[in-house]
Amino acid sequence: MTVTAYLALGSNMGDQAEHLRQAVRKLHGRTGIRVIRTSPVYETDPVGFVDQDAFLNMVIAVETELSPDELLDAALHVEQELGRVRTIRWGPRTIDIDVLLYGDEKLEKEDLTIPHPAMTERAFVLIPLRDVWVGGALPVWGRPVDDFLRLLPQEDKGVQIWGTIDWETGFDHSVS
Ligand SMILES: Nc1ncnc2c1ncn2[C@@H]1O[C@H](COP(=O)(O)OP(=O)(O)OP(=O)(O)O)[C@@H](O)[C@H]1O
Ligand SMILES: Nc1nc2c(c(=O)[nH]1)N=C(CO)CN2
Repeated sequence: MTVTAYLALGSNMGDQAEHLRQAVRKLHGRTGIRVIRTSPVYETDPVGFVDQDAFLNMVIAVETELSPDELLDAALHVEQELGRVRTIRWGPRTIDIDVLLYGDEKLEKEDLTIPHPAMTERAFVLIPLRDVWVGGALPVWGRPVDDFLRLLPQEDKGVQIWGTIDWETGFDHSVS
């Protein structure tokens, strides 16, 4: 069975665009995962632990034959490969990969919650998700992405387009 899943990527250390590009390439290279759409890259103010550098964030859509657990494992594996060291919660990271949505499934386990519980509160996720999301209402909530964006106190404040990364050829296109 093939399922469409959505992954959020974020980086705020080192060569952030390169980390995003490598992450997309590595995800696409894993058995049972194909990247089908990528959002533009956004430069975003840090949320949570604010005393850190700005992030680059993006969302990708993948087709996968993997189970949700296997998809999470693949994401964690790619994080490891890119040298992510877990230190401060919500703190700086070379790369963070969250599983936002997996088809229309709802899952609540100790190590995996789908949809990602914080996704509807984060403009740095919702704005790039809107770029790659096809269809109207989000599964589980049954409401479109814009509904959640409108509920955010500052909507898209602190989320600016950075450019696009061409993960297949390796050329980045920064607009700034
Ligand atoms: N939907 C999900 N996607 C990714 N990780 C998840 C998900 N649900 C639960 N987890 C768990 O969260 C852990 C990742 O924690 P991590 O340190 O990346 O959190 P964070 O990125 O700092 O915070 P946040 O989850 O709020 O983005 C993973 O090891 C995984 O077991
Ligand atoms: N702008 C931004 N802020 C964050 C991010 C992120 O990806 N982008 N990730 C966090 C931990 O998941 C905490 N804060």
